[in-house]
Order: sequence, then C-alpha cells, then structure tokens
Amino acid sequence: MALLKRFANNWSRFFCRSYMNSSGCTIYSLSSGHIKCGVSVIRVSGPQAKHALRALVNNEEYEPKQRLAYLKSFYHPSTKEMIDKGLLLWFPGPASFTGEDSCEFQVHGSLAVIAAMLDALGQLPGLRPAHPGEFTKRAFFGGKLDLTEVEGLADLIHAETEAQRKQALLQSTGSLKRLYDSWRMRMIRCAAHLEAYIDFAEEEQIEAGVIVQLTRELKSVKREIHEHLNDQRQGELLRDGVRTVIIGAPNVGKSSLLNLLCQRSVSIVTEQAGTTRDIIEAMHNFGGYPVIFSDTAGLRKHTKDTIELEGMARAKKCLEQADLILLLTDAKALQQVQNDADVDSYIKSYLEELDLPVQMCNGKRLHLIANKSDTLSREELERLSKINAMLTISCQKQDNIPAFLSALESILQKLCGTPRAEHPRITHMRYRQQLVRCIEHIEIFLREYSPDVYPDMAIAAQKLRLAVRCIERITGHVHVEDILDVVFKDFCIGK
Ligand SMILES: Nc1nc2c(ncn2[C@@H]2O[C@H](COP(=O)(O)OP(=O)(O)OP(=O)(O)O)[C@@H](O)[C@H]2O)c(=O)[nH]1
Ligand SMILES: [K+]
Ligand SMILES: [Mg+2]
Repeated sequence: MALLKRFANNWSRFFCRSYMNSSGCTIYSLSSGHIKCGVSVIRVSGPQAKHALRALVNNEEYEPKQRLAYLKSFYHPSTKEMIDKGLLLWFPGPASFTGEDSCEFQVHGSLAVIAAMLDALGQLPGLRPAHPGEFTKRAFFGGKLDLTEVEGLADLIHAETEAQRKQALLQSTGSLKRLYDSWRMRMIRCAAHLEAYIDFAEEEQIEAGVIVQLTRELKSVKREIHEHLNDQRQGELLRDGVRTVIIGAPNVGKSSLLNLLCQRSVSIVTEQAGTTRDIIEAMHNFGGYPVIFSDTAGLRKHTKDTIELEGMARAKKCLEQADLILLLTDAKALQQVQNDADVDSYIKSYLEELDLPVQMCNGKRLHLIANKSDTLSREELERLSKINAMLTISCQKQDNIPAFLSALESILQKLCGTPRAEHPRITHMRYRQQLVRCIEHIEIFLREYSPDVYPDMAIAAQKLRLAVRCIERITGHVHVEDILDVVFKDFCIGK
C-alpha cells in the first residue's frame, strides 16, 4: 500500500503549486455577458477577495457567512459614493470554484454599473482584471478540475444543441476523468507490484503469481481502452458537428436543398447550371445534433472553365473532409433504377460521371437523394418511392420533406449516438492520440515482458510508466504546458 502511495504521489504531482504561489494576485472580472441585462455577475478570486468585498460594502470588519446571499449596497472605495445595490456572496477557499477565497457581486446589468464596479475593484491593491479562462485555470491548478473537466466546461459554455449540452455536462462533471483515473490507477498498481518484484523478489519470495496477475490486469486495461477507442468518433462528431456535404451534378438542386434544410436563403438558386462556385457553409441544429452543411459546385467531367474547375476542386476537398455525404441527383436520371440493388450500381456510375473516385467516399456515410420528384410521371414516382435505399423528394414542391428530414435525423442520431454517463466518449482528438499511444506502450510491455521471459525488469517498468504518462497527459496530471494554451484559448473572460 505504501508503495502504491509513493507511486501515485510521485506521478501525480500537479505542477499547480508553483503556479499558485507565483500568482499571488487576486483577479476580478464580469462573468456574465457584456450586454445590457437584468443582472450581471462580477467575480473575484484570490487572497484579497475578502478585503475586496469589505471595501465595496464600506465596512472593514464585515464578516459575511459563507455561501449565503446578502442584499447590500456597494460603494466606490475612493469616492465612497454608492454604485448600486445588489447581492453579495462569499465563498472561502478551498470550497470554491477556483479553490481560492472568492466572492461574487450580483448587480444591475447596465454598462455604467458594470464599469463603475470594475473600476472600484481596479482601485484596490493586489487586484487585477482576469485573463480569459483564468478562473478555470486556477481551478485546474488548484486541483479542482482535471483537464477533461476543464475541456468539458469549455464545451458546455460553447454548446449550441441539446445533445452537445448533455455530452459536455457529463464531461465537465467528471465522467471521463473517472474513467481515465481508474485506468491510470490500475496501471500504477501494476507498476508498483512490478517494482516490488524488482526490489524484493530475491529476498522475500514474492509470488510469481503476482506477475501473471499483473499481465492479466494490463491486458484487461488494454481491452477497455481499445473498446473506448472503437467508438466511430461519436463524441467528436457531436462536439465538432457532423460535416455534411451536398454533392452532385450541376443544377440538380443542391443549393435548393441547403436552403430547405436551413430554412433560409443561404445559397443562390438559379436555373443556370454552375451557379454555385464557392463552398457555402451553414451550421444548423438538427433535432439536437449540430450539423455543418456544405453546398458545393456541381461536378461534371470535361469542363475547361477555370472558375468552374476551381469550384469543383473545392467541392472535392470538402468531400474529403466530410463525415456524411448527401449525393443529390435528378430523379429523371433514375430510369434504370428498379430496386434497392440497382441503387448501388447507379451510385457507382453517377460517381464516375461526376469524376469522383469511389475511394474518396470510402469510410463515409453516403446517401442518395433524388430531387425534382415533381417532374416525374405518377408511375415513375410510385416506382422510386418503393425503393428503400434512397429518398425521392422535391425541394421546389416540398414533397416528401418530412420523411427526408426524419431519415436525416436518424442518420445523425446513429452518427453521434446518445451521451450517457456509463459510457463517456472521446471528445477531443488529443485524447484519442494519447490513448492510442498508451495502448502501444502496454503492447510493447506485454510483448517484451511475460511470465516466462525474464528481461531487465527495471526497463519493463519504464515501459509501463510511459503508458501511464499518456493518460496523465490527457488529464493534466503531468506537465502539459504545451497543451494548456490550446485548452484555455477558447475560454471567455470571467470563466
Ligand atoms: N422542378 C423542380 N425544380 C427544382 C427543384 N429543386 C430545384 N429546382 C430548380 O432547379 C434549378 C437549379 O437549382 P439549384 O438549387 O440552383 O441547383 P444546384 O444543384 O445548386 O445548381 P448549381 O449550383 O448550378 O450546380 C433552379 O431553377 C431550381 O428552382 C425541384 O424539386 N423541382
Ligand atoms: K443552378
Ligand atoms: Mg448551387
């Protein structure tokens, strides 16, 4: 047990302490939005927080109870003039968001009140305005949040759809942290046993069974990480938005479809083939799932027009980066399509006609949509409507749109999955990269080290340390200065 503790401590030394000591200053900021509103929240965090609240209520001996709201008048410390009347809350450290002494002023949300309050705080010695994300940074360095929780919080602040909110909330309250911490601790335990084996094996006869057990445990951690990685990127798709490209021949109605999906006129629609040249992007909340739709230039072979060629090159690039392809065609072009099996061969020939190599679409979800159903005869429409492998719609006449929208929603649901506490998902590429590396280190360890092979055990233990280090780079247990700037850059002031 003591060994285990020694390991955990050695490996988990947050580099927070030096940061906390060097940043002795107290920070303040408006934490609510920078617009006129009913109530604004101004936060203060740091050793001078109590002094700040006393100065603003103009009472040097004021002792508020912790975590209770007081209705108080606030005064400017230099002029002693009253600024506003509002609520005051006192959160002594360490039981505060940042872990430091903190207080909060809730005042009327006018620009003048906010300016006067911020000016008042700025007059106090030891106080300075907070940088973007600095409250959260202090919470991280204070050991209140790990990096996955910090990133979950940033995602929660930026969440635009209901499903994004759910996922971010789970992560910000530690769903990934708990999972990664458990893997980390299990690996540390293995390493501790290995060290014990190295230290005492000869004298104290540690059972060889320990080694067998350790190998089994590492294999099981590896399997769990593997399953976690094998997630079809659902968490990332939900966080970043499903990149959905609308592609097809000129004039099939791609821009009309984009406008219909977004319910506004985003893209120019004309009867002239070659209207769209640039990629037109529109972000849309689709039943709680974030989608980034891209309308593209119509694709065709044998054109010499330089603008059209450039448009087509951009369309292909966009396709390469897409998660979902809506392949649009003119319903009239489907004369040969009689059943589901014909759809596949039609798609192949259509891609060929568009000069799109099939491999460009490999590994992506592709759905064929036939537009302009209003131009079909009744018999033709009946035939196409029976085919399940595609959807037939009319953007102009709004035919079959509800069915199309619900089909699209269930595709998105499959792509993004449902955020659940029991199954926290990878939401950042960074996590994925480190987890892949972690598995590699475990594999090297298992390969070079098994109960029947006896290599240098100290080296074997080192391999295991590298695996743990990967997890620690995700959670921020080890020095991760290089990624902190990236993590905190998206935070707003006051958080
Ligand atoms: N009859 C009929 N016409 C449609 C339908 N949808 C679009 N159109 C018409 O088809 C023409 C081309 O539509 P767009 O949306 O510009 O087609 P596009 O694929 O974006 O065209 P490019 O950008 O030039 O490649 C326009 O005149 C539209 O009004 C439909 O469902 N039925
Ligand atoms: K057009
Ligand atoms: Mg267009």
